[in-house]
Amino acid sequence: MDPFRFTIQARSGRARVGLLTTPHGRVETPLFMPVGTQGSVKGLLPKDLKAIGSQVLLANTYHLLLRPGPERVQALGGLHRFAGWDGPWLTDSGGFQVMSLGHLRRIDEEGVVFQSHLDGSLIRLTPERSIAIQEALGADFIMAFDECPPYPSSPEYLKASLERTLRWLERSLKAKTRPDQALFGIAQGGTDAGLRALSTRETLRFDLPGYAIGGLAVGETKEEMFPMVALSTEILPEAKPRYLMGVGHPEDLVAAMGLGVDLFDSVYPTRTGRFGSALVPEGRINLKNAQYLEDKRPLEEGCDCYACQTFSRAYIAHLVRAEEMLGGILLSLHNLRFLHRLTERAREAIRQGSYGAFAREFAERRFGKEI
Ligand SMILES: CNc1nc2c(CC[C@H]3O[C@H](OC)[C@H](OC)[C@@H](OC)[C@@H]3OC)c3nc(N)[nH]c(=O)c3cc2[nH]1
Repeated sequence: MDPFRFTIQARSGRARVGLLTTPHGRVETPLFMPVGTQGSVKGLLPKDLKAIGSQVLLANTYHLLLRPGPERVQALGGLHRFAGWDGPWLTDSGGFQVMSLGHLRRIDEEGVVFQSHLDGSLIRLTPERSIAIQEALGADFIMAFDECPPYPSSPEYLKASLERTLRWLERSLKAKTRPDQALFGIAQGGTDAGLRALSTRETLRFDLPGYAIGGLAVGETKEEMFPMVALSTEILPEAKPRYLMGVGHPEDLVAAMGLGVDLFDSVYPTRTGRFGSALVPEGRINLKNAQYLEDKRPLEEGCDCYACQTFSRAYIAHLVRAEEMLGGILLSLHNLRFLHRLTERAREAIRQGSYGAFAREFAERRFGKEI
């Protein structure tokens, strides 16, 4: 039986609730995936991630390749055992990170050659090697090796790049050996509607358990990004999960869920937490701001997370100013819980057939008044 079944449980407009089975349990979509770049969601214990409703964690092929190395992770039982998370994992293919982190030396038909951002050593990544690394790491969801073109790119570059990404997808699929891992293809095409449609249609020629919308959230405006999301979900098959890579602002999740996106990842909630900010329905509050030093209220009234149930804004503002680790930990915990509650409420609204009302209420609180 297919280890990765996806069934639609409810619909409301283009939004849908899905049930995605994996070898490490069933997850409900739409869902937000916390990023654990080096095999850990910074500052948070796996048991606390479970408690706040995290379902799928992300790890980074590029980072884990450099340190500790996929062979070590494999020898230690793979990501689930190594990092103490027995729910599903997703790993990216490493292409994007090379563009954004490594010192890219060359990109050609074979793959990419880059300098490690750690010690400057030269490393080559090809579709075959990316899949081998992801198989050693043992994630449940693995990504095809692709190129996420820089923004902006010329139409000529976008077209050549998406065509190479399609050839790399074929090579990624051929290199895959584990039936207990789901390989997602990644559509590209930048913000050019014709090329986005072309890449998405060509990616669909490969019958895969899910498809990612790539090449977005790389600096383009929302006005450029969302038409590409809408175009993509019009073309992508209803029956397969859609993963919008790198998108994590609450309002962007609400808009994209309304357009039929099922899976999201972003460093935003944990990174902004480490920098001292809390996500709230009105937007974001920065606890470094002196106004919070006497504020007895929780980060967010009504939030059920440990940070909101136990501490005041004043205490967390103190921790942030004192550069106490606990400040970033509590804010990361709250921010992830905030996104998980958002997707929980979204799933409930979809089941009630009232996603439109949910999105309107969200927008009124988010944009209705100044904080
Ligand atoms: C932000 N906008 C954003 N992120 C895109 C990521 C990377 C997601 C990646 O983004 C961080 O890596 C840098 C995360 O680590 C910090 C990774 O989590 C492990 C996450 O992997 C799924 C893309 N990855 C691929 N392979 N292809 C893409 O087209 C693409 C587009 C993105 N846009």
